[in-house]
Amino acid sequence: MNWIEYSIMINKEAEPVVTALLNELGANGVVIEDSSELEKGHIDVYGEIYELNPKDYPEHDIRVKCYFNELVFTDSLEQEIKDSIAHVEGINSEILSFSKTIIKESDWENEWKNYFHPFKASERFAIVPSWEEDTYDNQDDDLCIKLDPGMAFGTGDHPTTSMCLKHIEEVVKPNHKIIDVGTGSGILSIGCHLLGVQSIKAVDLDELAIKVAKENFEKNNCEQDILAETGNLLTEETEQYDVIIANILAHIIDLMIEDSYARLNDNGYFITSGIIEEKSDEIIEKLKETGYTIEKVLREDGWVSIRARK
Ligand SMILES: C[S@@+](CC[C@H](N)C(=O)[O-])C[C@H]1O[C@@H](n2cnc3c(N)ncnc32)[C@H](O)[C@@H]1O
Repeated sequence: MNWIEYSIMINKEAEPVVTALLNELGANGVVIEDSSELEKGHIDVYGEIYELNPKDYPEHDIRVKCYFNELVFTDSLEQEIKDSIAHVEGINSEILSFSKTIIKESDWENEWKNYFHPFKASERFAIVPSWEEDTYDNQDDDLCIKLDPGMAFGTGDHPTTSMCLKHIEEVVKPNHKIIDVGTGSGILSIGCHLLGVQSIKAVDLDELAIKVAKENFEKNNCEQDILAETGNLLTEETEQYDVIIANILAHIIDLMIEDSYARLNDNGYFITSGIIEEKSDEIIEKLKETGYTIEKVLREDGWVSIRARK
Protein backbone atom coordinates (compact mmCIF):
# COMPACT_ATOMS: atom_id res chain seq x y z
CA MET A 1 0.00 0.00 0.00
CA ASN A 2 1.26 3.49 -0.89
CA TRP A 3 0.85 6.80 0.91
CA ILE A 4 -0.18 10.18 -0.44
CA GLU A 5 1.92 13.12 0.68
CA TYR A 6 -0.27 16.18 0.28
CA SER A 7 1.59 19.52 0.51
CA ILE A 8 -0.19 22.79 1.19
CA MET A 9 1.46 26.22 1.11
CA ILE A 10 -0.14 28.63 3.58
CA ASN A 11 0.55 31.84 5.49
CA LYS A 12 1.92 31.30 9.04
CA GLU A 13 -1.12 32.67 10.89
CA ALA A 14 -3.35 29.97 9.40
CA GLU A 15 -1.18 27.03 10.58
CA PRO A 16 -3.01 26.00 13.80
CA VAL A 17 -6.43 25.98 12.14
CA VAL A 18 -5.19 24.22 9.00
CA THR A 19 -3.38 21.46 10.93
CA ALA A 20 -6.41 21.01 13.16
CA LEU A 21 -8.60 20.69 10.05
CA LEU A 22 -6.27 18.14 8.46
CA ASN A 23 -6.29 16.03 11.61
CA GLU A 24 -10.07 16.21 11.62
CA LEU A 25 -10.21 15.14 7.99
CA GLY A 26 -8.22 12.02 8.87
CA ALA A 27 -4.61 12.93 8.00
CA ASN A 28 -2.14 10.44 9.44
CA GLY A 29 0.78 12.60 10.43
CA VAL A 30 1.23 16.29 9.69
CA VAL A 31 4.65 17.89 9.17
CA ILE A 32 5.16 21.65 9.27
CA GLU A 33 7.99 23.15 7.23
CA ASP A 34 8.38 26.77 8.27
CA SER A 35 10.67 28.97 6.15
CA SER A 36 11.55 31.07 9.23
CA GLU A 37 13.17 27.98 10.84
CA LEU A 38 16.08 28.35 8.41
CA GLU A 39 16.97 31.69 9.94
CA LYS A 40 17.15 30.38 13.53
CA GLY A 41 20.30 28.86 15.07
CA HIS A 42 19.39 25.26 15.95
CA ILE A 43 21.05 23.41 18.79
CA ASP A 44 21.03 19.64 18.84
CA VAL A 45 20.87 17.41 21.93
CA TYR A 46 24.67 17.56 22.21
CA GLY A 47 24.59 21.37 22.37
CA GLU A 48 26.07 21.73 18.86
CA ILE A 49 24.69 24.29 16.44
CA TYR A 50 23.57 22.67 13.22
CA GLU A 51 22.14 23.92 9.97
CA LEU A 52 18.91 22.74 8.48
CA ASN A 53 18.89 21.59 4.89
CA PRO A 54 17.30 24.45 2.85
CA LYS A 55 16.07 21.79 0.42
CA ASP A 56 13.63 20.61 3.10
CA TYR A 57 12.07 24.04 3.67
CA PRO A 58 10.02 26.43 1.54
CA GLU A 59 11.59 29.76 0.56
CA HIS A 60 8.75 31.66 2.19
CA ASP A 61 5.69 31.07 4.42
CA ILE A 62 4.72 27.58 5.62
CA ARG A 63 4.46 24.23 3.88
CA VAL A 64 2.17 21.77 5.66
CA LYS A 65 2.68 18.19 4.53
CA CYS A 66 0.12 15.63 5.50
CA TYR A 67 -0.12 11.94 4.81
CA PHE A 68 -3.03 9.76 3.81
CA ASN A 69 -3.36 6.10 2.99
CA GLU A 70 -3.91 6.02 -0.79
CA LEU A 71 -7.09 4.00 -0.34
CA VAL A 72 -8.81 6.78 1.59
CA PHE A 73 -7.44 9.70 -0.39
CA THR A 74 -10.30 9.97 -2.91
CA ASP A 75 -10.99 12.89 -5.27
CA SER A 76 -13.87 13.96 -3.05
CA LEU A 77 -11.62 14.00 0.05
CA GLU A 78 -9.07 16.08 -1.84
CA GLN A 79 -11.81 18.52 -2.84
CA GLU A 80 -13.10 18.67 0.74
CA ILE A 81 -9.59 19.52 1.99
CA LYS A 82 -9.22 22.27 -0.63
CA ASP A 83 -12.63 23.76 0.11
CA SER A 84 -12.23 23.65 3.90
CA ILE A 85 -8.80 25.28 3.83
CA ALA A 86 -9.87 27.94 1.33
CA HIS A 87 -12.56 28.95 3.84
CA VAL A 88 -10.27 29.18 6.88
CA GLU A 89 -10.46 32.65 8.41
CA GLY A 90 -7.31 34.63 7.67
CA ILE A 91 -6.07 32.32 4.89
CA ASN A 92 -4.10 34.20 2.24
CA SER A 93 -5.44 32.97 -1.12
CA GLU A 94 -2.41 34.34 -2.95
CA ILE A 95 -0.14 31.98 -1.04
CA LEU A 96 -2.49 29.00 -0.87
CA SER A 97 -1.49 26.13 -3.19
CA PHE A 98 -1.71 22.34 -3.14
CA SER A 99 0.44 19.53 -4.52
CA LYS A 100 0.44 15.76 -4.25
CA THR A 101 3.17 13.08 -4.29
CA ILE A 102 2.85 9.32 -3.99
CA ILE A 103 5.23 7.70 -1.52
CA LYS A 104 5.83 3.99 -1.94
CA GLU A 105 5.42 1.91 1.20
CA SER A 106 9.05 0.80 0.83
CA ASP A 107 10.29 4.42 0.86
CA TRP A 108 8.16 5.41 3.82
CA GLU A 109 10.63 4.59 6.59
CA ASN A 110 13.47 6.44 4.87
CA GLU A 111 11.25 9.45 4.31
CA TRP A 112 10.72 9.76 8.08
CA LYS A 113 14.41 9.15 8.79
CA ASN A 114 15.21 12.37 6.91
CA TYR A 115 13.00 14.40 9.23
CA PHE A 116 13.19 12.74 12.57
CA HIS A 117 16.21 13.09 14.88
CA PRO A 118 16.62 13.06 18.67
CA PHE A 119 15.42 16.24 20.33
CA LYS A 120 14.46 17.56 23.74
CA ALA A 121 10.68 17.98 23.93
CA SER A 122 10.65 19.41 27.46
CA GLU A 123 12.86 19.88 30.51
CA ARG A 124 13.03 16.15 31.28
CA PHE A 125 11.89 14.32 28.15
CA ALA A 126 13.88 13.63 24.99
CA ILE A 127 12.43 11.89 21.96
CA VAL A 128 14.76 9.40 20.33
CA PRO A 129 13.90 7.52 17.13
CA SER A 130 14.71 3.81 17.37
CA TRP A 131 17.30 3.97 14.57
CA GLU A 132 19.34 6.49 16.61
CA GLU A 133 18.90 4.78 19.98
CA ASP A 134 22.38 3.28 20.14
CA THR A 135 24.20 6.46 19.21
CA TYR A 136 22.22 8.82 21.45
CA ASP A 137 24.48 10.35 24.11
CA ASN A 138 22.20 11.06 27.07
CA GLN A 139 24.30 13.77 28.72
CA ASP A 140 21.44 15.42 30.64
CA ASP A 141 19.98 12.18 31.97
CA ASP A 142 16.83 12.82 29.98
CA LEU A 143 13.89 10.48 30.20
CA CYS A 144 14.05 9.03 26.67
CA ILE A 145 10.88 8.23 24.81
CA LYS A 146 11.86 5.83 22.01
CA LEU A 147 9.56 6.47 19.14
CA ASP A 148 9.09 5.74 15.50
CA PRO A 149 6.48 8.05 14.06
CA GLY A 150 4.67 5.41 12.01
CA MET A 151 1.29 6.64 10.90
CA ALA A 152 -0.09 8.01 14.18
CA PHE A 153 0.02 11.58 15.43
CA GLY A 154 2.45 12.30 18.23
CA THR A 155 6.16 12.58 17.56
CA GLY A 156 6.60 15.22 20.26
CA ASP A 157 7.65 17.97 17.89
CA HIS A 158 4.18 19.48 17.75
CA PRO A 159 3.58 22.11 20.45
CA THR A 160 0.29 20.49 21.49
CA THR A 161 2.22 17.33 22.45
CA SER A 162 5.28 18.98 24.01
CA MET A 163 3.06 21.23 26.16
CA CYS A 164 1.34 18.08 27.53
CA LEU A 165 4.76 16.60 28.33
CA LYS A 166 5.59 19.80 30.23
CA HIS A 167 2.45 19.48 32.37
CA ILE A 168 3.09 15.77 32.87
CA GLU A 169 6.65 16.21 34.14
CA GLU A 170 5.43 18.83 36.62
CA VAL A 171 2.54 16.95 38.22
CA VAL A 172 2.53 13.22 37.48
CA LYS A 173 3.56 10.94 40.38
CA PRO A 174 4.33 7.20 40.29
CA ASN A 175 1.23 6.30 42.33
CA HIS A 176 -1.17 8.05 39.94
CA LYS A 177 -3.74 6.19 37.92
CA ILE A 178 -3.88 7.73 34.43
CA ILE A 179 -5.95 7.67 31.27
CA ASP A 180 -4.51 9.07 28.02
CA VAL A 181 -7.45 9.85 25.73
CA GLY A 182 -6.52 10.11 22.01
CA THR A 183 -3.18 8.42 22.63
CA GLY A 184 -2.03 8.53 18.95
CA SER A 185 1.55 7.22 18.94
CA GLY A 186 1.28 6.58 22.71
CA ILE A 187 3.90 9.24 23.46
CA LEU A 188 2.19 10.74 26.53
CA SER A 189 1.52 7.34 28.11
CA ILE A 190 5.19 6.42 27.60
CA GLY A 191 6.18 9.70 29.25
CA CYS A 192 4.00 8.90 32.28
CA HIS A 193 5.49 5.40 32.48
CA LEU A 194 9.01 6.84 32.47
CA LEU A 195 7.99 8.86 35.53
CA GLY A 196 7.20 5.59 37.28
CA VAL A 197 3.46 5.29 36.69
CA GLN A 198 2.30 1.68 36.57
CA SER A 199 -1.41 2.10 35.98
CA ILE A 200 -2.10 3.65 32.58
CA LYS A 201 -4.90 3.24 30.09
CA ALA A 202 -4.44 4.56 26.54
CA VAL A 203 -7.49 4.92 24.29
CA ASP A 204 -7.99 6.15 20.75
CA LEU A 205 -10.89 6.15 18.33
CA ASP A 206 -8.53 5.04 15.57
CA GLU A 207 -7.55 1.36 15.45
CA LEU A 208 -4.38 2.16 13.53
CA ALA A 209 -3.28 4.55 16.30
CA ILE A 210 -3.76 1.78 18.87
CA LYS A 211 -1.66 -0.57 16.75
CA VAL A 212 1.17 1.99 16.47
CA ALA A 213 0.88 2.87 20.19
CA LYS A 214 1.20 -0.81 21.14
CA GLU A 215 4.33 -1.12 18.98
CA ASN A 216 5.78 1.95 20.68
CA PHE A 217 4.89 0.58 24.14
CA GLU A 218 6.87 -2.56 23.31
CA LYS A 219 9.86 -0.49 22.16
CA ASN A 220 9.78 1.28 25.54
CA ASN A 221 9.26 -1.93 27.54
CA CYS A 222 6.04 -0.66 29.03
CA GLU A 223 3.46 -2.81 27.28
CA GLN A 224 2.86 -4.72 30.57
CA ASP A 225 1.75 -1.59 32.40
CA ILE A 226 -0.34 0.13 29.72
CA LEU A 227 -3.71 -1.11 28.62
CA ALA A 228 -4.28 0.13 25.05
CA GLU A 229 -7.68 -0.14 23.41
CA THR A 230 -10.03 1.65 21.06
CA GLY A 231 -12.56 3.91 22.71
CA ASN A 232 -14.53 7.09 22.25
CA LEU A 233 -13.40 9.75 24.73
CA LEU A 234 -14.54 8.75 28.26
CA THR A 235 -17.97 7.55 27.22
CA GLU A 236 -17.33 3.92 28.20
CA GLU A 237 -15.28 4.63 31.32
CA THR A 238 -16.46 3.50 34.72
CA GLU A 239 -13.23 3.82 36.73
CA GLN A 240 -11.76 6.79 38.62
CA TYR A 241 -8.41 8.39 37.70
CA ASP A 242 -5.89 10.81 39.19
CA VAL A 243 -4.89 12.27 35.83
CA ILE A 244 -6.84 12.49 32.57
CA ILE A 245 -4.87 13.64 29.53
CA ALA A 246 -6.43 14.60 26.20
CA ASN A 247 -4.62 16.29 23.33
CA ILE A 248 -7.39 16.33 20.73
CA LEU A 249 -9.18 19.44 19.47
CA ALA A 250 -11.20 22.11 21.28
CA HIS A 251 -14.63 21.04 20.07
CA ILE A 252 -13.92 17.39 20.97
CA ILE A 253 -12.45 18.27 24.37
CA ASP A 254 -15.58 20.31 24.99
CA LEU A 255 -17.58 17.07 24.72
CA MET A 256 -15.62 15.35 27.49
CA ILE A 257 -15.29 18.09 30.12
CA GLU A 258 -18.21 16.88 32.24
CA ASP A 259 -17.25 13.21 31.96
CA SER A 260 -13.65 14.08 32.89
CA TYR A 261 -14.82 15.80 36.08
CA ALA A 262 -16.94 12.79 36.99
CA ARG A 263 -14.10 10.33 36.33
CA LEU A 264 -11.44 12.23 38.31
CA ASN A 265 -10.61 11.67 41.97
CA ASP A 266 -10.61 14.80 44.15
CA ASN A 267 -7.54 16.96 43.44
CA GLY A 268 -7.09 15.08 40.15
CA TYR A 269 -5.69 16.77 37.05
CA PHE A 270 -7.29 17.22 33.63
CA ILE A 271 -4.50 18.02 31.14
CA THR A 272 -5.86 19.18 27.80
CA SER A 273 -4.24 20.39 24.60
CA GLY A 274 -4.96 20.82 20.90
CA ILE A 275 -6.94 23.98 21.61
CA ILE A 276 -6.47 26.88 19.22
CA GLU A 277 -6.03 30.31 20.80
CA GLU A 278 -9.44 31.51 19.55
CA LYS A 279 -11.26 28.70 21.41
CA SER A 280 -9.27 28.78 24.65
CA ASP A 281 -11.44 31.27 26.57
CA GLU A 282 -14.54 29.22 25.79
CA ILE A 283 -12.90 26.01 27.05
CA ILE A 284 -11.50 27.70 30.19
CA GLU A 285 -14.95 29.10 30.97
CA LYS A 286 -16.59 25.69 30.57
CA LEU A 287 -13.92 24.05 32.75
CA LYS A 288 -14.58 26.60 35.50
CA GLU A 289 -18.36 26.21 35.21
CA THR A 290 -17.94 22.45 35.60
CA GLY A 291 -16.11 22.99 38.91
CA TYR A 292 -12.45 22.93 37.86
CA THR A 293 -9.74 25.32 39.07
CA ILE A 294 -7.42 26.38 36.25
CA GLU A 295 -3.91 25.59 37.47
CA LYS A 296 -1.69 26.42 34.49
CA VAL A 297 -2.14 27.54 30.88
CA LEU A 298 0.67 27.09 28.32
CA ARG A 299 0.68 28.81 24.93
CA GLU A 300 2.83 28.16 21.87
CA ASP A 301 2.49 29.01 18.16
CA GLY A 302 -1.24 29.70 18.40
CA TRP A 303 -1.93 26.54 20.44
CA VAL A 304 -3.09 26.42 24.07
CA SER A 305 -2.75 23.65 26.65
CA ILE A 306 -4.65 23.84 29.94
CA ARG A 307 -4.07 22.05 33.24
CA ALA A 308 -7.22 22.04 35.32
CA ARG A 309 -7.62 20.63 38.84
CA LYS A 310 -10.69 19.05 40.42
C1 LIG B 1 -3.63 15.32 18.18
S1 LIG B 1 -3.59 13.60 18.31
C2 LIG B 1 -2.73 13.41 19.86
C3 LIG B 1 -1.77 12.25 19.92
C4 LIG B 1 -0.91 12.19 21.18
N1 LIG B 1 -1.71 12.00 22.35
C5 LIG B 1 -0.08 13.46 21.32
O1 LIG B 1 -0.28 14.19 22.28
O2 LIG B 1 0.77 13.72 20.46
C6 LIG B 1 -5.27 13.28 18.68
C7 LIG B 1 -5.65 11.80 18.74
O3 LIG B 1 -6.98 11.74 19.22
C8 LIG B 1 -7.66 10.72 18.55
N2 LIG B 1 -9.11 10.99 18.67
C9 LIG B 1 -9.86 11.88 17.96
N3 LIG B 1 -11.15 11.84 18.37
C10 LIG B 1 -11.20 10.92 19.39
C11 LIG B 1 -12.27 10.42 20.22
N4 LIG B 1 -13.52 10.87 20.09
N5 LIG B 1 -11.98 9.47 21.14
C12 LIG B 1 -10.71 9.00 21.27
N6 LIG B 1 -9.68 9.43 20.51
C13 LIG B 1 -9.91 10.38 19.58
C14 LIG B 1 -7.10 10.76 17.14
O4 LIG B 1 -7.30 9.53 16.48
C15 LIG B 1 -5.63 11.09 17.40
O5 LIG B 1 -4.85 9.91 17.50
